[in-house]
Amino acid sequence: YSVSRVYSNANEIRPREYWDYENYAIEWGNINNYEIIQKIGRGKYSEVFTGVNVLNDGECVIKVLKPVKIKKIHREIKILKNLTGGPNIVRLFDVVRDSASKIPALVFEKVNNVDFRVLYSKFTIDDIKFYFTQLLKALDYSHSMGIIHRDVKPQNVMIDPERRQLKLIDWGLADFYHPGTDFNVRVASRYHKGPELLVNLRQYDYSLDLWAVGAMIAAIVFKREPFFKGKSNSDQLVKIAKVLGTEDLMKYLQKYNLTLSSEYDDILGEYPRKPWSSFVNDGNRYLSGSPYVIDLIDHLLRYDHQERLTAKEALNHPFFKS
Ligand SMILES: CN1CCn2c1nc1c(Br)c(Br)c(Br)c(Br)c12
Ligand code: NA
Repeated sequence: YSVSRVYSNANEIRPREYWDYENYAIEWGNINNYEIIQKIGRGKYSEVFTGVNVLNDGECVIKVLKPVKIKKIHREIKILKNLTGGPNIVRLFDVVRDSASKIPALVFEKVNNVDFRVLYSKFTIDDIKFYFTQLLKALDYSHSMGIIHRDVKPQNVMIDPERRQLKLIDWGLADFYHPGTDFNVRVASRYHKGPELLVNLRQYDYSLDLWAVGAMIAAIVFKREPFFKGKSNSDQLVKIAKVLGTEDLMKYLQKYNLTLSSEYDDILGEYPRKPWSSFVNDGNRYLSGSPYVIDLIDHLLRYDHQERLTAKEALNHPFFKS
């Protein structure tokens, strides 16, 4: 049994309509207020376009949802409405649908995003401090509002380097935290999945998002994108174990009375814990050699989700204070 160290009652202290998204009545806007300009992306659950609001000529991003359970659509919209206005959270402008097809579309503010593969390679240590402060503020706000993002990864962190603006997007996998809930472990994207998802610990919490932050910082600082690159979900845990070691993995399993599924029998050996210093090299030392950054990574990339720094604790880590 596991309960979050922080914000565990964030939903129970709010009115039922805050978290009971299944009974949330969507107020649909007018689809004719928007025109699509061009496609900018496609995901498992949506196609994304730039658009314009014909009433005020304002640019926007239009996320056309692929047919999914109506319950999931209510959840994403309710979460976006609950979080709108929060620091570094993408702003939802409108919810519309095609009257014929009934296909829903979410209309967002537009961010002049630069692809992370280009951006991260040019980051200075000050850029890392600046942008991860913004990301941690978005997560601490979301967690304080009782919501786990569950899909934190570079592709969901929009950064406009001109305006030095960061917005956390894609709340389609996000959910409301209720203590004792057995959540779905088939969430997040493989390279950023926390160990709890891979060992089937279902009573996870907000700390899942902080594993993903640790994996993002490690990838940038050690110049190894992604930091843990598994070929499958089970191989993902093997890749993590080759860094954190199998001794601490066994302790984690024992603490929560978990057993590894048989799929690990042939692929998981015994590995020593690798010191973070072993990832430092001449190419990344200007970043990885910075004071406190390795200590921050070490306190985020922990098997035991209860040991990880919370978003607020991370914001108060010496790395961001130096
Ligand atoms: C696939 N890409 C590229 C840029 N971009 C993508 N998806 C986006 C979503 Br959803 C939002 Br909301 C915003 Br805002 C931006 Br910008 C987005
Ligand atoms: Na989104």
